[in-house]
This record gives sequence, structure tokens and C-alpha cells, in this order.
Amino acid sequence: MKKEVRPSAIKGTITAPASKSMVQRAIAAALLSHGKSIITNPGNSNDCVAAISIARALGATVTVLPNSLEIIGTSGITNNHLHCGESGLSIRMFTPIAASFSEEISLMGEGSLTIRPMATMESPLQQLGAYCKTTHGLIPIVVKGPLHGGKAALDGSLGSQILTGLLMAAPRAKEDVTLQVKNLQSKPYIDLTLEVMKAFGVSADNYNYEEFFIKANQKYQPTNFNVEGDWSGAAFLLVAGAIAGRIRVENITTSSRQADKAIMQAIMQAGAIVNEKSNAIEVCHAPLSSFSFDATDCPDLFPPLVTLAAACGGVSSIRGVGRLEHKESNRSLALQAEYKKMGINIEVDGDTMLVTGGPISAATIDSHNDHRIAMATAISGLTANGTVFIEGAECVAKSYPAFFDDLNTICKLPI
Ligand SMILES: O=C(O)C1=C[C@@H](OP(=O)(O)O)[C@@H](O)[C@H](O)C1
Ligand SMILES: C=C(OP(=O)(O)O)C(=O)O
Repeated sequence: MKKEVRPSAIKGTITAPASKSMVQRAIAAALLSHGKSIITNPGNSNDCVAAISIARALGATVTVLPNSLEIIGTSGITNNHLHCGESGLSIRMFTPIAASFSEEISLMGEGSLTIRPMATMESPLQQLGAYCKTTHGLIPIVVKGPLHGGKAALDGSLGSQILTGLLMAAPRAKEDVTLQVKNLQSKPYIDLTLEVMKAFGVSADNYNYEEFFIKANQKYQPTNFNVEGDWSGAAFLLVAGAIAGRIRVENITTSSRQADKAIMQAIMQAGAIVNEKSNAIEVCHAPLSSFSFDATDCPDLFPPLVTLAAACGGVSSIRGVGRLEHKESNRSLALQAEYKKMGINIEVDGDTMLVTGGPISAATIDSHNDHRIAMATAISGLTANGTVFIEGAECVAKSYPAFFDDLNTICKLPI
């Protein structure tokens, strides 16, 4: 699907979509609980839909209601083949969870997930007594539990998602679990995991993100859980306000544990006017100058940060490029290629991306089937000298299906 974005000032209010990070965790926790959980504001992202299908296969009864999910926890597996769509979190979180059941289960996916690395999942699960085999480091993955427990060491340098899965599965092990983690990246996502686990009545002790201790025989408790608005999707809207007018984004708060609330620091450093309200953020355009930001622990912010940097005077620097290779696209290369078409020079120096702000040229963009590339370039289109076309725009459904509809409601032509 091709979408077009015409140069436009923006003005208006948008409710942030549901956090797909949070809803996938909540679905997993509800699956593992004995009884009925209600999850409100689940959204309808593709990643949420994938998690629902996995929970059903693992034996949960999931009823999709207008703005909630009713989930009755598992009473036994109904399908040994789990389809994870394109969700990196779902496959990495549900692999350890599947390995806590005693039947053989396979996990697969599609699109970008077919080339994302899975190898580091094998060793920690084997150390905990389960069987886990990837296909030469990729999907499909086959697991067979149960999880016995004990000690497992893992490398967190590629990201936090496997640790999230191990933490969520560990309370189901027969014995206590100790997880020793080296070089953990994306730490705030682990805070989110621990928060959701706590809401469902289980806990893990965190020793400086290097060691986690999870007591055996803890039971997930059914819960009524509200999913927060998504800071990752909201980041694009807030940047739109900073570069092209004014916006109010509702259903987000800075008290959240979501990593991507850090977008606020970059927007303020660039010079936009920011007002924090209760449960909403307002951003208004002002002359913008270059900023410097470390996105190592919030890698999903790179695309909206590049959108912001492209609209700032001077050269902005964003650290953490190494975290971008294995997302839905190789995001560093995709950002360089697509922003070049719009006249913006991006250079990479080691782990740092240097973005030289300047006028945005009309262009036809390839989304690389990456929702964050589609959304970042669409927002840049607001300040272009002509229409920006986004090819493959349907990929926004992975996290924010209503993105283009929402954008339309706030465009007030001409800029
Ligand atoms: O746990 C999560 O919800 C996520 C963790 C991050 O991945 P890494 O931990 O691999 O960096 C992030 O990029 C991804 O979009 C969602
Ligand atoms: C990388 C992402 O998600 P996941 O890893 O869960 O597919 C993302 O949403 O940008």
C-alpha cells in the first residue's frame, strides 16, 4: 500500500495507541494465571494479535471485546505450533514460556522475523534443563520442557527480549532460578517486564541487571490490567508537533517505565516547547537546533530521533547504532538510504549516527517493511517541499494500525 503525505502544519489531539510491549507481556502473564484476567486498552496491533494466537495455542481462552481482552489461563496446550507473526518480542518471550510446558512445541514466524537472530536462546534454556533448538540460529525453534531451574548465564548484548522470556517463564520452574546476564542492553524493558510480573503476583529480585533470582513455586494470579499508551508510537506524534505545529498526545505519562519516554529529553534539548499535563503531553514548534542523545537503551527511538534531527539546524548525534542491525530492517542502513532520498545526509561514525539537518525534498520512500521507518519518513513529509510517498505503508499495523488515519486528522494544509 502506498500512502502520501503532503506538506502540512499540524494541530490537534491524538490518543496514543496501546503499548504493544506491555500488552504482549500482559497476555503472557494472563495465559499463565489460573482464572480470568481482564486486559483493558489492548489495541489491535499485529504484534498483539500474534500474542493472542500464541496464548490460544498454549491453551488460554481469549475473548476479544470492544476495548478489552478476557483471558482465562491455560488448562493445557491445544496446538503445538506457535505463529509469532513478525514479533521479535513474542517469539523471544514465548520460547522460554513454551519450554515450561512438557510437550514439544515449535515456534515460527514470517517476514522480517525469518532473518532475526535466535541462537542465544538455546544455551540458557538448556542450562535450565529444557530442550531448545533453533534452525541454524534462526526460526523455526523447537522446545520441550519442563524447566527444572538452577543457574543460567546469558549474553544481553543483542537485546533484552530473551531475558524477558526467561524471567516470565522462571516462576514455573521446579526449582529456584538464577539468571546471570552480561552486557544487558535495553534495560528499561526489563523494568517493564518486572512491573507486569508484579501486577500478576510473581516477583524476581534484580541485582543491578547482572543477576536475577526467581523463587520456585510462585503462581501467576489472574488480574485486571490496564495497558498504557505507547511512548514508542507517541514519539512520532510528539516529534511532529516539534517540527510542524502543535500537538497534544493523550494517554501517556512520564511516570511510565517505558524506555521511549526518553524522547522528551531530545525534544526539549532541540528547543521545542513541551508542556506536561496529567496523562497527556503537549509539544509546540519553536526554532530547533541540534541535539546529542544516547539511544542505546531505547533503540526504537532512533527513527523518530532522526526525523527530529533532520529538522534541526546543525549536526545532531545519536549513540547506539549497534542496536539497530537486527530489528524489522537494518534500521541504520534503511534510515541512511531513505533520508538520502529526502536530501538529508546521515553518517555513521562507530556507534554514533550523525544527522545533518536541512530542507526535506519530496521523494518516494521504501518502508523496508519496517513500521518505524514508514512513520519516521511520513512525519518528515510534513515539512517537505512536495509530496512524500511511502511505499509498503501497511507495515505500520505492526505497532500502530491507525497511524495514517490519526495523522490525517491533525494535518492542516498548507504549512
Ligand atoms: O521488550 C520489548 O518490548 C522490546 C524490547 C526492545 O528490543 P531489544 O531488547 O532487543 O532491544 C525493543 O527494540 C522492541 O521493540 C520491544
Ligand atoms: C523491534 C521492534 O519490535 P520486535 O523486536 O518486538 O519485533 C519494534 O517494535 O521496533
